[in-house]
Amino acid sequence: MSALGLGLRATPVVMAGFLAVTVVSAAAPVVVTWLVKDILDGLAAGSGVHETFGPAVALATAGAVMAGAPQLTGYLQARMTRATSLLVQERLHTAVDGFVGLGRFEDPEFLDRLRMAQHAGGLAPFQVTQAVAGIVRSCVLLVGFVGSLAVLHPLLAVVVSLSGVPVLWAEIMLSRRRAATFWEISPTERRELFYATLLSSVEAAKEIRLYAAGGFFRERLLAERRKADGLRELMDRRELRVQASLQVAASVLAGAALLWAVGSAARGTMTVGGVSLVLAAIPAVQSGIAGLAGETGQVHHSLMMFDHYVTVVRLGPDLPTPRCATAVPPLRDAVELRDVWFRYDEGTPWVLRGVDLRIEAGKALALVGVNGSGKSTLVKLMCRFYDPTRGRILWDGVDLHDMDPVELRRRIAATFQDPMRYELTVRENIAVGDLSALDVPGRCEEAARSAGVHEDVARLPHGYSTLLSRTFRGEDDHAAGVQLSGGQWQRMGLARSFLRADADLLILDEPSSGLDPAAEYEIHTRLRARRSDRTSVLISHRLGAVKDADTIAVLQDGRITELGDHAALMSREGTYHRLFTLQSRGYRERADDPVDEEAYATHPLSLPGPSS
Ligand SMILES: Nc1ncnc2c1ncn2[C@@H]1O[C@H](COP(=O)(O)OP(=O)(O)OP(=O)(O)O)[C@@H](O)[C@H]1O
Repeated sequence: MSALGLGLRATPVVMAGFLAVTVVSAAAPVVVTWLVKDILDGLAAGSGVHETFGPAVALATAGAVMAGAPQLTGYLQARMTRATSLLVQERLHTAVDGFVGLGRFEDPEFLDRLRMAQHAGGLAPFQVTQAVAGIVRSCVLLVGFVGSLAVLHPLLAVVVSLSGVPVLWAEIMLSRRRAATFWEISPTERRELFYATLLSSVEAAKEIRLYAAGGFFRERLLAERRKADGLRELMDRRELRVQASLQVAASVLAGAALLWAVGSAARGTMTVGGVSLVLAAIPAVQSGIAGLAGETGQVHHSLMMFDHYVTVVRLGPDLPTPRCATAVPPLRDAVELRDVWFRYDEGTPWVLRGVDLRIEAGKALALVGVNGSGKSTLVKLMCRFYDPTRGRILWDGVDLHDMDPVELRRRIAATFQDPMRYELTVRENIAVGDLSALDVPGRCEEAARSAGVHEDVARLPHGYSTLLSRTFRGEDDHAAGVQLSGGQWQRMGLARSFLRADADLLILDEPSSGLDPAAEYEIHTRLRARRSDRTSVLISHRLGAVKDADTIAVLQDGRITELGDHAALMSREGTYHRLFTLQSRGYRERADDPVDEEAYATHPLSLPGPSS
């Protein structure tokens, strides 16, 4: 019903027109058959031109309706498909956009369902409408022709009607199997799509060529395709077996009825028109039954597929959100983690193990630790991309659970390790950080200046209107896009977060890992200035860059093992001291020279970096 409702909401007039044309075109063959019978019987009884003229005109009109109907229904179908799939896309993406966290985007089963929803959602309302129209057509046809047969011989009408029961049952079974096959091949198709994207994407092209890995991925793609095709083949064979058997049975029945009709005519118990009616009615009833069965199977199949769309649209929030959310006030006191435990999935190792951490308002916290120690995970929890498995995160004493996540994120400006590379113009790329900046001249430019990328942008062919893409051309001027360097992209990510100048919490997850030492120094000087009066969390492997933080937390295997400022941690001679000494050695001419902390802090070259 919701599939039909969706179609009706998308395009009510077209849908009503489609159903009307369907009913009229379904009634036409019944009318034609009776008109033919009347004309033949009239001619056999010696009627003149006057008596047969009226039925002949009606016959010609019905023929014209039958000829024109398919074109009109084709056009109306196309309009309905476009309108419903637009509505479906809008609803599906609104629902997906409403997910608070990231968990669902990392759940293969959900991704399979989403793919099916994208595929089926757009088609199902139309398919259901089409099938319902088909059912109406078949019913009109069946009532007309079974009624006609019943007039000639009631038993014949009953036998022909009953022959439809196994056909109907078989179609429903087949449609169930078809939906199951679709579900079974969905992961395979997603993997195939993944390999196809790899083989055609500019991001992967470099490594694939360098390592000559194209053949490997192509084989994987073909293996996935063969696997899916194998399942499709099984389904096709099953359909062939069932439908061929039913077809043979239908032909035997039609042959028997034909023999009976001819015999009756020879004995004089049936007119010539009656024979013509039987000849037309038997195949029409059989095709009506097959149509009814096929359409019922189609409705059943489409509804099973549509169920994926309905499930996704009705999933609701992935993380609990409060009914009456507490407003998120500016940060006055602190963000606090209390005994936070976290793992990505049940049964996987803990990533955070009882973290207690207080980030005072207006202070800078640095998180350091080897690869995989849980630093990025910790800040992702602060943005509420996931909820702690145990423990709480408080914003001025209020649990993040009790806040509207959208409001919370308005108070946060963050740059992550790999900022997104949108294939949009420079201005749009920056404005993603705060879309209102698109309407305020100079805001994106100011953010780009702060991120130190303005001069680079000014040299681009169309400045801030330059498209950053190698795979699309500009929509207006069809000019080819350009590509930025890794460091420039990283600065674009920073510019994005700089647009949120009034955010209370600044999160920087390795914001300068792709920059050269001079650029890194310059960025860190800018960041220090920005952070000075703001609460910030900085993650960096370049310990010279975090030296000035008010508090430095060392994360090791999901636990905070050291906490304090630079001087305190150096005097502890623990992990921080070891890593800092190791990195700063790159600035000493000889290994036994004393550590030049100043030189290292202003040029925080990260060789050799910490490793896990
Ligand atoms: N989305 C995810 N799903 C499952 N496991 C994850 C996910 N992200 C990270 N992990 C796992 O969590 C652990 C911590 O990862 P995290 O990215 O937080 O470490 P990190 O300290 O930021 O590392 P790095 O210094 O390399 O950036 C790793 O073992 C990683 O495999």
